[in-house]
Amino acid sequence: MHYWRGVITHVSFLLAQPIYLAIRCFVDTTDFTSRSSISWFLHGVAWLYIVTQVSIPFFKNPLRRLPSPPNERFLLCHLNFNGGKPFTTIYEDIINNTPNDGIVVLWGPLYLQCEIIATQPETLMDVLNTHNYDWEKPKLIRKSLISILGEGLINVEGSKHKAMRRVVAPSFSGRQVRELAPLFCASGAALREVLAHEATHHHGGIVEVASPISRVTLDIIGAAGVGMNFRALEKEDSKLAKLYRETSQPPAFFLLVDTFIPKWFIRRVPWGGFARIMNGQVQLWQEMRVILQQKKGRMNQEKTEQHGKDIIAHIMQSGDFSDDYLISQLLTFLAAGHSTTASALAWALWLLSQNPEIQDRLHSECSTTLGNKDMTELDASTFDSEKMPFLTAVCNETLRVYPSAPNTVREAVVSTTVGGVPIPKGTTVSIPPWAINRSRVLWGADAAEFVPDRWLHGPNAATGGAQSPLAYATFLHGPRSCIGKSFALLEMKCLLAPLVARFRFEPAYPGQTVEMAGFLTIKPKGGLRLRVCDLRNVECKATSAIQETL
Ligand code: HEM
Repeated sequence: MHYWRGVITHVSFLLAQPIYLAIRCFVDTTDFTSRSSISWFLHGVAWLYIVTQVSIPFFKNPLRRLPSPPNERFLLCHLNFNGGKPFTTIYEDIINNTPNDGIVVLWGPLYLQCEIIATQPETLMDVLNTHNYDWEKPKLIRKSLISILGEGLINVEGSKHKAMRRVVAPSFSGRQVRELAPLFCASGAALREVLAHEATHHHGGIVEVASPISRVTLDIIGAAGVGMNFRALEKEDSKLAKLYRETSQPPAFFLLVDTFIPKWFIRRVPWGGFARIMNGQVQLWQEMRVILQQKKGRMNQEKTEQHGKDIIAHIMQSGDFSDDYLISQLLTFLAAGHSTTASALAWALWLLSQNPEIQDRLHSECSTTLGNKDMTELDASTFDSEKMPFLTAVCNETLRVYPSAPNTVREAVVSTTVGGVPIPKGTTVSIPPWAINRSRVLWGADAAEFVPDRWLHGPNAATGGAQSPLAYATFLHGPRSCIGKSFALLEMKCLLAPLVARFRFEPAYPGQTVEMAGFLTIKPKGGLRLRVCDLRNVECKATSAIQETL
């Protein structure tokens, strides 16, 4: 149907102007002859433009006959066709309700441009792996990220990316990440104490858990990234943490303005918010420069093993890099690795509070394995999937139903193919981990449900029951997949296990719901308030026991 609408729209484009001129001539015959040659020339140029730039590209576009969601809005086509729904749900609806062979096409107003969505393993493989470097992040998105983070791994393309990834990858190797387990475990213990304290001091044990979680993941990435302590968990208003928060997560409005309007002009806009963010960015870079100099000084003087443990020290030991290069990497790790894991942990607690039986099973595994052990003495092997299979399954499943980065986008920088279909240069592809992870074709009828057991039983347990590992899109795949995947998974386990061993998480009130906020990463809107029941507290144990028997 959309194809025929497109055809009608474009034929109308082609005929509109000649018909208009013919009517004018018919109505007023003098008009035809009295027209100046300039007027005819301008009409001719306009018509040629429509033919060559608008209609021929549509009729030649190999995507024009591919499936599209049905509910187009006449000339607006698929622009915002699902109204006010969050974009995560829009893509989920499209993937689940548009029969397709791996590509769905969304048309922009008047069928002038289109975007494709890769929906199945074969097409995802083409975009993310086989023809990965035919696709780049759109320039405008990169521009706004570069103005905050500099040219770090997440913002560079092509050969620059290949070279940078080779430098950074060893710092995220399995062995390197496992050495960070004591840091993750100590942070888990610290977070546990903060929640215990807050639960006893807040009425009914209702605690806003998202804030301490976000603060602890910031501390972790500061320590693991550059061996620096933000002290964000201890002090909500720690200077560096505040500076980082303000500048690295500016409002979407600022990003939009920053993308389209030159910096010298933004500085002159008489709104304090802009100036604050831009000055903050300059200050953050200055702070980072100081921290880096101090680190270099310490490394030169001491040459101790300890200094080689954090990521930036590891990179520095592998070559001679400029300060700007190192600061960009560091800010990239802070940005990519802080709110993503915080989001994952917050959603895990939310899902556990909604699924008490699953929480009981997890509590039993965590309390048995951790017992009264000192968290700081544990190593990475404690959290291996053979030793803590249910913890692993809960983390995988949380990240499946709530992937921290729900959508990403690329643009074809050359003509390429996806699933055998030729794709013109300039086409945009959406890769929506949220929607792919909830695709009923890939995951079955219960795709949207939280079922950790899918990672434990059955012939495809290693891939959560899906036929292909590509169905799990949380960290993407291929040369641009998340470099911090093992880091994030181990961190999540080390933080979640001590919490579930000690507390019971319950809804703050009956029928509680949470809305989703965020664009690049998703988080519970307005924070996450849960009843945190300390199981060392007799009263709490009793209520939990009563609830279990009810
Ligand atoms: C639950 C946690 C995490 C999730 C769900 C996640 C997800 C992702 C995704 C989807 C991408 C690809 C983005 C794109 O290309 O559009 C990505 C890239 C990246 N992530 Fe993560 N991430 C997580 C944690 C981390 C951590 C902890 C770090 C570092 C400490 C990290 C560092 C990076 C970097 C540097 C890239 C860019 C890789 C490249 O382009 O070569 N991430 N992540």
